Amino acid sequence: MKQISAAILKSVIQPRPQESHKGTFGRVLVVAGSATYGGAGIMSASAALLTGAGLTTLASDPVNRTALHSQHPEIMFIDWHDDSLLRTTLVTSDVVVIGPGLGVDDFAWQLLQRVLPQLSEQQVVIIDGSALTLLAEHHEIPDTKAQMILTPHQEEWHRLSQLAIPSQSITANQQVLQKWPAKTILVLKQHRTEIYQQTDVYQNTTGVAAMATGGMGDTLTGIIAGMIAQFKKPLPATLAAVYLHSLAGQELARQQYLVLPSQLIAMLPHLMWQYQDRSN
Ligand SMILES: NC(=O)C1=CN([C@@H]2O[C@H](COP(=O)(O)OP(=O)(O)OC[C@H]3O[C@@H](n4cnc5c(N)ncnc54)[C@H](OP(=O)(O)O)[C@@H]3O)[C@@H](O)[C@H]2O)[C@@H](O)CC1
Ligand SMILES: Nc1ncnc2c1ncn2[C@@H]1O[C@H](COP(=O)(O)OP(=O)(O)O)[C@@H](O)[C@H]1O
Ligand SMILES: [Mg+2]
Repeated sequence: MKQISAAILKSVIQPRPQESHKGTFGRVLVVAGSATYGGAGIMSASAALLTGAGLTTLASDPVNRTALHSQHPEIMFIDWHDDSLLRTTLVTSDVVVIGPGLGVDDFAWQLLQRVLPQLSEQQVVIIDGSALTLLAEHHEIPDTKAQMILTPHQEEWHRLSQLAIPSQSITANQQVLQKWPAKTILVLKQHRTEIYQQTDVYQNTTGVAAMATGGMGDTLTGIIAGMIAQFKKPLPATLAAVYLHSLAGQELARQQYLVLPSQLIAMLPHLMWQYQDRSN
């Protein structure tokens, strides 16, 4: 198991080319946030925005529109009942997040089944939260051509893999992942999060208990999406995102007893500036 260090940030986070425009930095679509869990969609989309994605859209329950725009008017909003607008936005996105606060009702399952098959090989989809629980309930490996990144916490991985938490060893996790398409990345979240792809296994070295508060994983999905939208290569971008997320939490916890996801999100542009590659 390889340990992730701050070097991953320097190798992934490049200075922005001056000859550029918003399209240069990628399009992220977040499909998340039911009427009950609206905050999850807002946190994920806000994290993608502040990680630097060029264009970010949230597809969510319409009750969440005003709350989103009161925080971040930069983020576009789609009512997720609008099939045709959702389809148009899906095909033009580089990275799609689906699942934070999606809920597990019939509508959520149908939405998941509509979205995943529409994605192409050039796209990356980050599957989190309720979407993982739904896949586990329906015993399905998704029908999608997109590269998948799964971001379960240990109980979500239990549901999906049938491995009880004490049985989630490296070998057992790798065996389960073999049933998924070869490029699939597993981000198994915990105090020291583990990242798997085929025979590679990495372990995060940052993160503190002050981060153990609702919405912290929803936030991570947006950071991963923003990193991939800009820096492309999914595995290094995911490793950098996991490290950056926990580093931000750790930095804030130097002077705070607990860390809110919204505070962590606000800190991202500063940390990315600080840790970017300055060799050129
Ligand atoms: N503001 C919002 O909108 C928010 C919206 N959210 C959205 O809500 C949806 C449900 O997500 P969820 O994670 O809250 O609930 P669920 O899937 O039932 O799992 C919890 C169970 O797993 C267990 N558990 C074991 N190990 C664990 C571990 N390492 N980390 C975490 N849990 C662990 C845990 O054990 P226990 O607490 O009992 O010890 C408990 O039994 C999802 O879509 C999410 O995106 C949330 O993000 C909150 C903020
Ligand atoms: N004690 C801890 N130490 C380090 N990181 C933690 C700790 N508790 C939670 N985290 C991090 O917070 C996130 C929690 O994700 P998740 O349980 O999906 O949250 P939510 O669904 O509420 O957004 C993960 O990235 C996890 O690594
Ligand atoms: Mg979660």
